[in-house]
Amino acid sequence: MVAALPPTGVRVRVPAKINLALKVGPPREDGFHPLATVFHAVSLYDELIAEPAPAGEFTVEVTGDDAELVPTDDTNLAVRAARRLAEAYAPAEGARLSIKKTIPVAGGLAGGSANGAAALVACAELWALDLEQEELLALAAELGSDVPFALVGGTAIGSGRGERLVPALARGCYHWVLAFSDEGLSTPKVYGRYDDLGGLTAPQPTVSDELMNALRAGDAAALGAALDNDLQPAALTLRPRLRRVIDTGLDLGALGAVVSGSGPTVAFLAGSESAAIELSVGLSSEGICRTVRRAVGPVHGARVVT
Ligand SMILES: C[C@@](CO)(OP(=O)(O)O)[C@H](O)COP(=O)(O)OP(=O)(O)OC[C@H]1O[C@@H](n2ccc(N)nc2=O)[C@H](O)[C@@H]1O
Ligand SMILES: Nc1ncnc2c1ncn2[C@@H]1O[C@H](COP(=O)(O)OP(=O)(O)O)[C@@H](O)[C@H]1O
Repeated sequence: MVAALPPTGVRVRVPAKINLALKVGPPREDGFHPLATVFHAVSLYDELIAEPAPAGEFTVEVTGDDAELVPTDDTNLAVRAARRLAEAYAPAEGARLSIKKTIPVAGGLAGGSANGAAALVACAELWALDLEQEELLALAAELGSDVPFALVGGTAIGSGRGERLVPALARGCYHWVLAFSDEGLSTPKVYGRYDDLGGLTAPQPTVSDELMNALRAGDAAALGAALDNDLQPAALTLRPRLRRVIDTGLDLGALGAVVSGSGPTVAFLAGSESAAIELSVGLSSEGICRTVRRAVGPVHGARVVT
C-alpha cells in the first residue's frame, strides 16, 4: 500500500538502471574512466518525498531495503542534490526528504544516483522552479556520473564518464530477472581492480554494432547474446561466487546474463514474461542469491507521482 502523501509534499518515483553494455577505456587524468555504455532503466523503483523546511535546512530519513546502509548525513546523494539545487536556484529554501529504498545499495543499479535525481525533480516541483531539463541535467552531472541517466530513463547511450547521454534507437519491452547479492561492491574498488587486471580496451571505447542492431530490431535473443560488461571480470575476481549465479541462470534458459555496472547484481534477459517467471522461480529455489526480482525495461526516469 502507498503511504499517504503529506499535504505539502511532492512524491517522486525513480527507477534503477542496468548497463546493457559497459565498455571502459584507460583512466583519464582526473581518475575517471572514459565510457561507452548503454543504460537501460528497469521497473525497480525507489520513492522519495520532499517536504518544505526552513531555508538552508536539509534532512533525510531512509526506510525500506538496505536502509541501514544509506548515510543520513550531508553525504546522502539526495541531500547533496537538494542542497545544490537550492544553492543554484532557491537560496531561501530547505527540504525534509524521505526515501523508501527498494533498489539494493551498492548493487551496481545506481540506487544512490536515482535518489539524487529524485531529489532534484521533487525539490524543483516543491519550490515551483520552472527549470529546463538541460538545467537539471547539468546539476545532475556534477553530482555523479550516473545521475543524469536517472533523470531521463529509457534506453540511452552514455559517454564521457557516463554523464553525456543520447537516446538509443530501441524497440520493444524486455523482461529481466535480477539476482541480488548479500553484500554490495564498491564502485571505485571495481574500477581499481579493472585497472589492475590491465584489461584496457581502446582509448575510445565503443558499443558493439550487434548490441545496437539488436535494440533497433527489438530482438531479445540477439540482445541477450550481445550483453557486454568490461567490469565483469573485475567484479568476478572480487566476488567469485557470482560465476555460479551467472551459469545457473544461463542453464535455466536465460537468453543472456550480465553483471550490472560494477556489480554485484546480475541481470538475466528472458524471452517473455512467462519465461522470466520460470527463471526467477528456478533461480530462487537454488538459494544462491539474496533475492530474485523480475523487472521490465525500458521505463521512464524520475517522475512526480500524484
Ligand atoms: C559503474 C557504473 C556504470 O554505470 O555504475 P554503478 O555500478 O556504480 O551503478 C558507473 O560508471 C559509476 O557511476 P557513479 O556511481 O555515478 O560514479 P561516480 O559517483 O561519478 O564516481 C565514483 C567513483 O567511480 C569511479 N569512476 C566512475 C565513473 C567513471 N566513468 N570512471 C570511474 O573511474 C571513480 O573512482 C569515482 O571516484
Ligand atoms: N541516497 C542514497 N542511497 C544509496 N546509497 C547512497 C545514497 N547516498 C549515498 N549513498 C552511498 O553510495 C554508495 C553507492 O550506492 P549505490 O548508488 O546504491 O550503488 P552503485 O554505485 O553500486 O550503483 C553506497 O555505498 C552509499 O554509501
